Amino acid sequence: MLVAADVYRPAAIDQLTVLGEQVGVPVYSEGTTAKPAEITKNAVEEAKRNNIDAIVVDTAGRLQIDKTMMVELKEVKKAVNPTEILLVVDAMTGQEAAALVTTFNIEIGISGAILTKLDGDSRGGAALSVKEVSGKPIKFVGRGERMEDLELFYPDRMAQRVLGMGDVLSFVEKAQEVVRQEDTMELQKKIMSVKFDFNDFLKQTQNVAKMGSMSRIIGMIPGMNKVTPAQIREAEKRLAFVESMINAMTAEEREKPELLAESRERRIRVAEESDKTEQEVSQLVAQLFQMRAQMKKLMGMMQGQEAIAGMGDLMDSLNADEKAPPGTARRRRRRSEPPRQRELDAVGGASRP
Ligand SMILES: Nc1nc2c(ncn2[C@@H]2O[C@H](COP(=O)(O)OP(=O)(O)OP(=O)(O)O)[C@@H](O)[C@H]2O)c(=O)[nH]1
Repeated sequence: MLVAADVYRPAAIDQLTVLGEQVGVPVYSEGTTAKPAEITKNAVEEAKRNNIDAIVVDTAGRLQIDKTMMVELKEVKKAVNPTEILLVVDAMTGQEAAALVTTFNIEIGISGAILTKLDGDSRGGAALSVKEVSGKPIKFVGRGERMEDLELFYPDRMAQRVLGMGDVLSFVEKAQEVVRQEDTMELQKKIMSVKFDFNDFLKQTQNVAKMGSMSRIIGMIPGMNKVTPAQIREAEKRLAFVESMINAMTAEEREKPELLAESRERRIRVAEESDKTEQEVSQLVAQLFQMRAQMKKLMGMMQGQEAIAGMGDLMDSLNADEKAPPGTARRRRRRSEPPRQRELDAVGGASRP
């Protein structure tokens, strides 16, 4: 149960109520007139009545120099004797975060900290000094504004991130959370039999989207910590771009990409239905076969450079476009558009398992 004990900012209670609804957890509130220690004590009773065994009390933000507010915290602590007392500090304050944790620990006696806005702090160096300076551990970190952006804190992973190695383990964990084990097995089987189709491609793309903002994922990849918001928006747009084309395919076409590789009519239909150009659809189909080939290679199954059945027509179409004479509509269209192949390559890279 969540307990609204920030009585100074009415919006804080509304905010907590919305959050409770979002995560399916009841919220206890007595409005803004009662004292936080009283609210908290009553909340514990209410929780017991309802067989709820954990409560989280949200108190107001405060400055450590505000004596009255610090006394209020001591009263809350005395009233309910909490298992954990966590101070929420903003990573953007840099080394100040460590000083704050120290002061609150001396004044109140806390069990740890939650370091938020690590997504805004380029490297999160402050995280390393909190434990060193205050003796208190960071228990959770916030890397964004959504629920799934609040994570358990692992010091060794943070150290790697600070050293620029990327948080590979967190990346793998996130991937495991969203990709069901059965899906992974199924995918492995498909790769083994070189049957990776557009349904798998779409699932991969959607899994990447589910993992939260692209920035977080890119930040977890070694050597790719600095990504601008514009680049993130661009990457998300590319995902939607690919999805719209796959959505325009029939179930049969998704399962048998060869159908699209063999038939220009089908590619034109998909292009029209998804409001893309024929060239863009051809590139997507070519990319799927490239991914199949790469996967095959990865699995150590490459058996020579055999041609992929049905690719002839597709390659002709891609080549014809390259060779279209100057001044034709095709060439004009190509010149005015961004280089899609590079974009599609990037999406493919992000959605590979
Ligand atoms: N980017 C980013 N934004 C965050 C993070 N954590 C919180 N925020 C945002 O920061 C703003 C303030 O967060 P609140 O949870 O309202 O802050 P608070 O600690 O309750 O504030 P007080 O208790 O009133 O001091 C909100 O817009 C949050 O969405 C984070 O880790 N990253």
